[in-house]
Amino acid sequence: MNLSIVGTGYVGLVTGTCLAAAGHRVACVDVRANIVEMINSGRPPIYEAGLELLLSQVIRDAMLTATTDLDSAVANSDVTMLCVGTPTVNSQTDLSQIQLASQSIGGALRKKTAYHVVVVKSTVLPGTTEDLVQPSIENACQRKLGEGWGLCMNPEFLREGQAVEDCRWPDRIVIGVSDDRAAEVMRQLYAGSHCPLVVTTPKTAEMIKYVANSLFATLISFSNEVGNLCASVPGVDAREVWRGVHLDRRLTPMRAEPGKPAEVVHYLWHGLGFGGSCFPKDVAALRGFGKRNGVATGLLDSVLTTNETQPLRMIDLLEKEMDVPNKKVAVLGLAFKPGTDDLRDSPAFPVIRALKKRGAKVVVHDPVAMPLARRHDELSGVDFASDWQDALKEADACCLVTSWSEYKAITPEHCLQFMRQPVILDGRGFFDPTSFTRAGVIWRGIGYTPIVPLPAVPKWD
Ligand SMILES: NC(=O)c1ccc[n+]([C@@H]2O[C@H](COP(=O)([O-])OP(=O)(O)OC[C@H]3O[C@@H](n4cnc5c(N)ncnc54)[C@H](O)[C@@H]3O)[C@@H](O)[C@H]2O)c1
Ligand SMILES: O=c1ccn([C@@H]2O[C@H](COP(=O)(O)OP(=O)(O)O[C@H]3O[C@H](CO)[C@@H](O)[C@H](O)[C@H]3O)[C@@H](O)[C@H]2O)c(=O)[nH]1
Repeated sequence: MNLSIVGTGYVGLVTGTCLAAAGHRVACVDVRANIVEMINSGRPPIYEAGLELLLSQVIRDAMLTATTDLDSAVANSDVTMLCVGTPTVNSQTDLSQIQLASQSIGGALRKKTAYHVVVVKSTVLPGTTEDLVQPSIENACQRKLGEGWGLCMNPEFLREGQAVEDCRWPDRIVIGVSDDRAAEVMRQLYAGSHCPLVVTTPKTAEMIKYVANSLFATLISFSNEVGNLCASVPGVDAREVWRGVHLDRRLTPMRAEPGKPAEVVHYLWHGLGFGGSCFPKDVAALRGFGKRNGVATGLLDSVLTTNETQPLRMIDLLEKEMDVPNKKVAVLGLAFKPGTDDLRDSPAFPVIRALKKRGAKVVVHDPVAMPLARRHDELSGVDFASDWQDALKEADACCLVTSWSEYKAITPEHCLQFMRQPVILDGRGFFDPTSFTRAGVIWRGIGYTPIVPLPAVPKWD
């Protein structure tokens, strides 16, 4: 099938690349000429694990091209996917990118006679596809929905850092369709997928996306509240508590083969709270939607409040150890999670803001997000380290914010060797508290307060 993708950011580029790898011919459209140029040369403008290799393959095989020419991309395709941004501003979704892009797609459809399906992949509140996208296209193309074109709402569930895998192996595909003809085209598009296809109305598809994100955000805030409770009881490690809870078969389906251990769900761990471009904005948008519809959303309010205060727990831990003014504090990890360079709503920012406000000298490091970080307004006045060793040098404390696997190389010995004061604030339950504490490092974590002094190591000989 020939596809055009409008908006070539995290979702558009990954979706376009994976669909091209699945055998579709894809034209990626963006208003930013610089990223179009990068894509055409096989270089992704974003960091996403596994994307560069797949993109270079589909570019080499001429299955994907990028362009700023939306008209010709729409004219030469059967399906157009709308993947532009939908930021939340003051609990309201800013739909300006959706509106503009819909008008442009409608304008292109005006000159087209062959049947075409427009697919909304961006996350939009219930009603947006039918009340905004549809009339915008109808006005621009001068044809009603069903007169040579169909509409579909097809939410995206990929996670950054695992986006290529999620896109190629989704758990389910949800399509909210305007009519049977559009549904048939979508079935053909996803014919190679081996997962359940949920066919529903556009409004229900829109709601499914917000409910999925809000459910996970709610569970993470709950996990963080539990982590905070565990930390108030020295010796109780929230990681162990969660393992004990997760093994319930309602959360972790047991393996069929007897005798094989269950794989514990690898989600819902406590830490610095959720960040990224989706959970904070989507929960806030659903809460705003509820308020406008006169529906109380007390639970969602609490989810956001817990999330806002969670990064500051790291500062509380630090202040218990030292007077912060003029201390050098290393912040390891800036991306909102490992595997991506995305800095949007990263918990690193409230931590850094609070450190700067208290007069700390902040030095930051991230394995992939440094180029974006250097241009970030909030990071003016901080020092950028070349690697984690450089960040730890002469530091009075180190805040572990993002659980990049390369930070696993940090040992207690490194802390003792490089730091002025070996104080580790672990925001992700990342390091082993026992080995760090035994070696003489002051380890403080969210979700766990070690019993100090530690019990003696048992001797076996
Ligand atoms: N990032 C994620 O992990 C993720 C996952 C699932 C769903 N979503 C949703 O998908 C949507 C896109 O998210 P994103 O993170 O990819 O956004 P993004 O900001 O990374 O990308 C949006 C792109 O659209 C381009 N654009 C804007 N207006 C355009 C126009 N008129 N014509 C052509 N291009 C245009 C921008 O230049 C930008 O490159 C949002 O609604 C988001 O909520 C995001
Ligand atoms: O147990 C957990 C899991 C995640 N997080 C945090 O939650 C945030 C989001 O993580 P994750 O869900 O892995 O990444 P996203 O890329 O934001 O993906 C979410 O948002 C996307 C955009 O809507 C959806 O498509 C995905 O299904 C949804 O998981 C990150 O800050 C994580 O550190 C936790 O604190 N604890």
